[in-house]
Amino acid sequence: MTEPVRVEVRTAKPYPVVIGRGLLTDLVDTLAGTRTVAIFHQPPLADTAEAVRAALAETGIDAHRIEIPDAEDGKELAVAGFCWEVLGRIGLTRSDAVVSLGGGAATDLAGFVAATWMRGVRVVHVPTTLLAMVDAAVGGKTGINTDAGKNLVGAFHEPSAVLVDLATLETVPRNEIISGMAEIIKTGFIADPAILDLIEADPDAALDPTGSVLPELIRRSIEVKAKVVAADLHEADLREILNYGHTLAHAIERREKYKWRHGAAVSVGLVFAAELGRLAGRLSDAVADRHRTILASVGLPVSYDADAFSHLLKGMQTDKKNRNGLLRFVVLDDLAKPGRLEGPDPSLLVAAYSAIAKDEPAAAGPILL
Ligand SMILES: NC(=O)c1ccc[n+]([C@@H]2O[C@H](COP(=O)([O-])OP(=O)(O)OC[C@H]3O[C@@H](n4cnc5c(N)ncnc54)[C@H](O)[C@@H]3O)[C@@H](O)[C@H]2O)c1
Ligand SMILES: O=C(O)C(=O)C[C@@H](O)[C@H](O)[C@H](O)COP(=O)(O)O
Ligand SMILES: [Zn+2]
Repeated sequence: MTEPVRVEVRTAKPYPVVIGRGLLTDLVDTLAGTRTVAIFHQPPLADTAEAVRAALAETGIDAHRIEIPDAEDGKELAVAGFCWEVLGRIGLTRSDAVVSLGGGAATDLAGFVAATWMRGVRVVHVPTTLLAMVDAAVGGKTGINTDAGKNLVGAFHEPSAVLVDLATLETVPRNEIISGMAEIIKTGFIADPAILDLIEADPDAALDPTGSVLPELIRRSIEVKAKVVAADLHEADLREILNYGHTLAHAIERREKYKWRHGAAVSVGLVFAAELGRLAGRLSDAVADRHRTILASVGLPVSYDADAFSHLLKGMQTDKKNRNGLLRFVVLDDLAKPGRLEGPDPSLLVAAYSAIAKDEPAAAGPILL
């Protein structure tokens, strides 16, 4: 990939996703002329946030950096409340802007704060994890977790730009790179099987943030997401395909009190969805088995506690894709041929779950915590 690359997200209010290295100048250019900017960042990004704040301040912008709690602890109502309070204190108005700097938890939280402050102010996302680059920062889904479930409170609020600085990946812990790979693999199965070929050719190379494979995987994933959200921003139909594997994944995350990485839960959810497709007689053994093999090849989990099914079933009942009390899953009819499975017979769910169940509770390895 020759950098920088621009992917346009052609929704009603189009915006660019710029993929490159050292994009501080792009951020300064994007925000030129803005009076006040609030930069919400996760703790490991404090130095970067300070550099961004200083660069914006040099151009005359009243720039503030605000640290938010790390990871899913940031996607809490109390944190959103704190952010709204800060925006009030710094006098951020509708002609001003919010910047998110961090992983998907930061883009989701800052996006939600921007969506709700004064009923919507501009937000620019600077995703710094693999998962946030390929998925969370693009498409305008924002939200927080509540006792009722994962992401059940939120808003569609599109960014005015997304700046993907590949250099930030070099400090991301390996388990977070692995977690992001789950969403890339999801994208491979639903829309772009060339992604799967690239990963299978050399899983280690695919995970290397300094190599040439990962930038291509990032670009391909963003291109798919941009096309899907441009066609169906509000998830009336097509956009549901991006939720492949997430029905079970969100129930797992909730059961694990949000201590499992999102990508780890998505990985287990993808294998479950593949088993559903296979047992419903819709997906071939070869494609179903390929899920397990490719996810395991990059170090992602592919099974979950045997005892958890009834708990997870309850969690899945709050999934946003459900209609009229019926569970609805994204399943595959083939590679890049996503469909829906509505109101599956409970025996099918049990059979699919027993195909992913394991007797011992998952060991708390780095991918989970
Ligand atoms: N809105 C969407 O469309 C969408 C899509 C996918 C996922 N999500 C959400 O995204 C969240 C998961 O995002 P995530 O996987 O990025 O997790 P995360 O935001 O929790 O970040 C993971 C960890 O990486 C650290 N980190 C971030 N950037 C770093 C860097 N450059 N160097 C070192 N450490 C760094 C963070 O501080 C955190 O500890 C979930 O809440 C999920 O629901 C949203
Ligand atoms: O962008 C989408 O649409 C997705 O479903 C992408 C998912 O990877 C992401 O985890 C999203 O946050 C899930 O959305 P939700 O509507 O199920 O909360
Ligand atoms: Zn996801």
